[in-house]
Amino acid sequence: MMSLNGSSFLNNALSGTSRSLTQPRRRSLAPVGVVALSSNGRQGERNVTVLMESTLKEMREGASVVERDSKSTVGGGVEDVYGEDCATEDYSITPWSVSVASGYSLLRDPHHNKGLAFAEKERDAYYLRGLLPPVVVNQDLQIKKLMHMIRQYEVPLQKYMAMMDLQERNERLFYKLLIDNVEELLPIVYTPTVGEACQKYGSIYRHPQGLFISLKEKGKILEVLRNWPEKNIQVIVVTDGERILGLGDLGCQGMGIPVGKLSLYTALGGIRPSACLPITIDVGTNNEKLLEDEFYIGLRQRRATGQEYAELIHEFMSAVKQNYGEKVLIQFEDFANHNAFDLLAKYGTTHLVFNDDIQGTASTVLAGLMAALKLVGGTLADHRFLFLGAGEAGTGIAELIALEMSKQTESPVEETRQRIWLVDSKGLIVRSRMESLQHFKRPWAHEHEPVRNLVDAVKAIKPTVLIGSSGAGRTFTKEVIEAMASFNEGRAIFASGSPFDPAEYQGNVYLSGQANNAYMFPGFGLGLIMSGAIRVHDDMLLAASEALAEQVSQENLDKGLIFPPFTNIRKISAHIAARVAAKAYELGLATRLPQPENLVAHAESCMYSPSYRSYR
Ligand SMILES: O=C([O-])CC(=O)C(=O)O
Ligand SMILES: [Mg+2]
Repeated sequence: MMSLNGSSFLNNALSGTSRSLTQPRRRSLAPVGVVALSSNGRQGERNVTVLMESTLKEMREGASVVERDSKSTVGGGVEDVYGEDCATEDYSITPWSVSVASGYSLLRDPHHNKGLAFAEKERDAYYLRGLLPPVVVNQDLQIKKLMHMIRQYEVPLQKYMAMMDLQERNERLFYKLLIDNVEELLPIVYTPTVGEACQKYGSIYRHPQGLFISLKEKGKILEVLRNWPEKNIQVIVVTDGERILGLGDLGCQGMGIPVGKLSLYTALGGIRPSACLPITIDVGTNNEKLLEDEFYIGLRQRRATGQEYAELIHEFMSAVKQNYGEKVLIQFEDFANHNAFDLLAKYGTTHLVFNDDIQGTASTVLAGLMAALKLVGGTLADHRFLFLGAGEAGTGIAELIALEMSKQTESPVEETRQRIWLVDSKGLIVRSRMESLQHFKRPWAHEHEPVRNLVDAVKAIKPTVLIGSSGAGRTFTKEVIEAMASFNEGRAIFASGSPFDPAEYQGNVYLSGQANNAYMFPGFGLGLIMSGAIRVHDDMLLAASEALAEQVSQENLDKGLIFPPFTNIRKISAHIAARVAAKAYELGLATRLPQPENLVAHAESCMYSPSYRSYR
């Protein structure tokens, strides 16, 4: 952060004015050594390079510039070091904007802003005097005030918008608020409110968040990635918006999901916010309502498919690897079934990819089952499983259960799959339906006569574990539960995917754990990143499940909870990360060597802390 032009430049910059600097007329005064310090201090090398190149180009053209200048009648001002006064309309300039994080721009830089928490000394040093009211408060008081404000909003979407505004205004305060109040705020920045936010994204849209890569950017995706201000990206969450939660095709408005997932990567997994990049790939939408919505923010066309789709995704995947290298984690999120499995298979061998809806959900649910076994005894292989829903979550969970059973019993996975049955919208998945089944359902087509619906499937299969993984609600009807209760002894152990209110029955209050992949992906990702893993392996998912199950305390189990409370999530994430990293080292997939001795402590030490930093 230096200028060859010395103090006047630096003073101007420090005074907080963001100046547009024109190319100086006299070559000797060209500030070729100026490193652009953007208001957030993060502008990075590329912009510097651009400035230098354009400067040099103009210097090379210096002679003609001087010649043109000599004809010009406009004179430069006194000490017109930057050529601001001498620029004429026919003389093109470089629109330099040079500022440092100070003054007004510091208050508008979410990465460095502390609001009323700027100390007296900082207010002097950073030209903030007068820009803030006199009071100085600490971060805890700011949190208290914000929680008070957020609690006053009755509509969850209003709380969501208040949170998003905070993220745009003061990033550290946003994360501290979220971490300190995780149980209360998770349903706001994440499931379920984030779903409503995506549905209404066009109407509530205020600031762009993340990168939008649409068909218009075909052939230019590398350039688009380079427009992102951060260079050291560690995790990308990408969606094409086709299957947002259980809400269906929300097109470009799916952006709320990568943004929400990544804020959890930071809050729950401790990944630095600047290392996180949310991306939405917009290939159109088949959602008629959105196509007609005047506030829709995406491409107004039906979804591109086939080769056109595959080419755009491939360009994206190649550009990511080219720009960020081998160790950037790409999390696929909320792609439709017909693409999700194929993308995971295709890029699993060349990139560090993870599908949250298939693998993250699977690993979470398996952890819940492992914890439940502590309550009911026995092993996975003692159970018979029935799923309602045979999409990403259903088949993903089923496969991971089969894999774990196969390891435990040392029998082939083809055999352990036989203990698992799936029901989709057409009924039980059976051999006679094989021809018409999508490929990811085929391993589950066992020999059985056709069964049309869930209740009849329950009666026919007599499962000991019932798993709902379909987008449709209210499907575990009284009849289904009664059928389950007719052949299963004892009480039910229950966990829900979205937050579920406590239930009261005969004077007892029953709490429900949340079998949501939010337990898994932040710690899983941290484990991959801290070990420098270059590929995801199924054994890492199994290791992560064990780690999560171990975090369920006896006290939790006594309450019937098979997931630990989110309050301890950072500790839980550290344990998951450690186990995933250990597996990466064991499998020879880790590149960060040597392996740290205590991986849990190492994971904790890697975590981003949202407390304010002091500015010297
Ligand atoms: O976001 C969630 O709550 C879980 C998830 O990945 C999905 O439903 O697609
Ligand atoms: Mg998802």
